[in-house]
Amino acid sequence: MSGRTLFEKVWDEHVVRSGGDDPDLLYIDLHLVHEVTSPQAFDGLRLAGRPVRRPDLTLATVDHNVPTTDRSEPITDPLSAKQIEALERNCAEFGIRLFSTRAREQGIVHMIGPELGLTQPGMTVVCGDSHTSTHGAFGALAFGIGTSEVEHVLATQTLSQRKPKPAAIQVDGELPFGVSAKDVILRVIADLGVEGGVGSVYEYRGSAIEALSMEGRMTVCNMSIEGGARAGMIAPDETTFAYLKGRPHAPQGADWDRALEDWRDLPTDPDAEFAWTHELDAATIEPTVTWGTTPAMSVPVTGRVPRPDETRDAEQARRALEYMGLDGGETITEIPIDRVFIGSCTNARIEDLRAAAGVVRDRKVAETVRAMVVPGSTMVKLQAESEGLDEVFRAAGFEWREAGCSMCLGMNPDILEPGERCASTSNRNFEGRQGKGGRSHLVSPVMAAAAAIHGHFVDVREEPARLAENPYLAGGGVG
Ligand SMILES: CC(C)[C@H](C(=O)O)[C@@H](O)C(=O)O
Ligand code: SF4
Repeated sequence: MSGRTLFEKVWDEHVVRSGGDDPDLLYIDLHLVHEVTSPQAFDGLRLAGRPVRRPDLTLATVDHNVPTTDRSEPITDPLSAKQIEALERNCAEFGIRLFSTRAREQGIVHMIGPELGLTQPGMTVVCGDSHTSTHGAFGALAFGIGTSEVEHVLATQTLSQRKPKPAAIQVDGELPFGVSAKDVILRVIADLGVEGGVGSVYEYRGSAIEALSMEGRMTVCNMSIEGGARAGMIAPDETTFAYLKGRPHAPQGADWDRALEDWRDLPTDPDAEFAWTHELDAATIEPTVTWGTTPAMSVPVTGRVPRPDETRDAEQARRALEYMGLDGGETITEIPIDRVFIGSCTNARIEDLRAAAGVVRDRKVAETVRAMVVPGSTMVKLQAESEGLDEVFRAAGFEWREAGCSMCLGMNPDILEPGERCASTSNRNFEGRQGKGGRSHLVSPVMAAAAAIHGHFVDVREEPARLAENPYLAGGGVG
């Protein structure tokens, strides 16, 4: 038998019933739940009179709807309040652990699994949320599911799935100074398109990926879905194990040693075959800015916004430019911005905030800009505060908020006004994503921080002192 990829090993290990040409039935190790995609699933269980099969493998948090202002205030938006109350009721009724608005462990669903050590190599992880791919950074097979599948997993702890194909995204070489994980994944998506990964699970490999911190790896895997892939994975290694060791739900003592032995068998075998491979030289990646309404519409910060006839799909580009209020041809660094959002499950981990704070320290947000930092989880917020990062941001004029999805999507009070232009560390720039008529440019945390200070996009590589004094950016390790 020839060797197997990381993806195939995890898949094979979880097949409860092989489907032949039909989907396989997979066992699910960890099921994460949030307020938006779960209410009907719980209703379905109630109707059928079924319990949750493994409440101990199920964990819920509130993130999409929660306001990011003072948590001691009641939630004023009736729909948000209703969804959060519904999740509280459902979790109480079905015996599921929930981190609600005031819990120390509350945060964006893709932040808390890793933070608590619940997300581990070799696991299957699902959630009714497309960015579940984030957890693949640990060598887990993690993907988003629909609400009817949420109900199925709640009821049976299994899921019926058609097997995708493993594809290799090979990124070799060293990331240049000032280039971060966000730039890597924006480049991958620019190269392969938003549908390049359809039917595939991406395995990110190569020396540039190995050099990333866990935070950087999560940023890369997070956006796999924006490239159309079913999931994204990175082989577990010493960086992974060091991150996990000692976390509340990581194995301890002899269990840790046994787990390590298993985890070390997971990486793709040397003679395994991928369905296809995309090769990328890390040295050619630059700080990147999206100019359009898909994450694939991006250029290096040194570039220009393309004119429609310079793109692969002129009609699509024309529409995107119109929505974005751009003509085509502008140099990226000329584009003024109104808002800056540092947040989301893509880029609101502690290293992202440290890197952004390094750029911001002792400076002021441009007068024309309203900027906010929304930590991805309450634990990140507390950690950042213990390091004084909140003060750095506040002193510069940033708003410092409570944890949640916030302005990543317009489901809570944090939204763009029509026509407002935002430098955002999040992962989606569709029309209306951050508020009706809002214009989103996706960038890395340091690029967003620099844009806040200058009032327009700037090449962070022109701020070498800012980056040099920032150990978290060395080698492009973060965000
Ligand atoms: C609300 C939820 C279903 C959605 C997703 O699945 O991704 C959201 O998290 C998003 O990022 O658009
Ligand atoms: S932060 Fe954004 S991308 Fe992530 S789960 Fe929330 S809404 Fe989705």
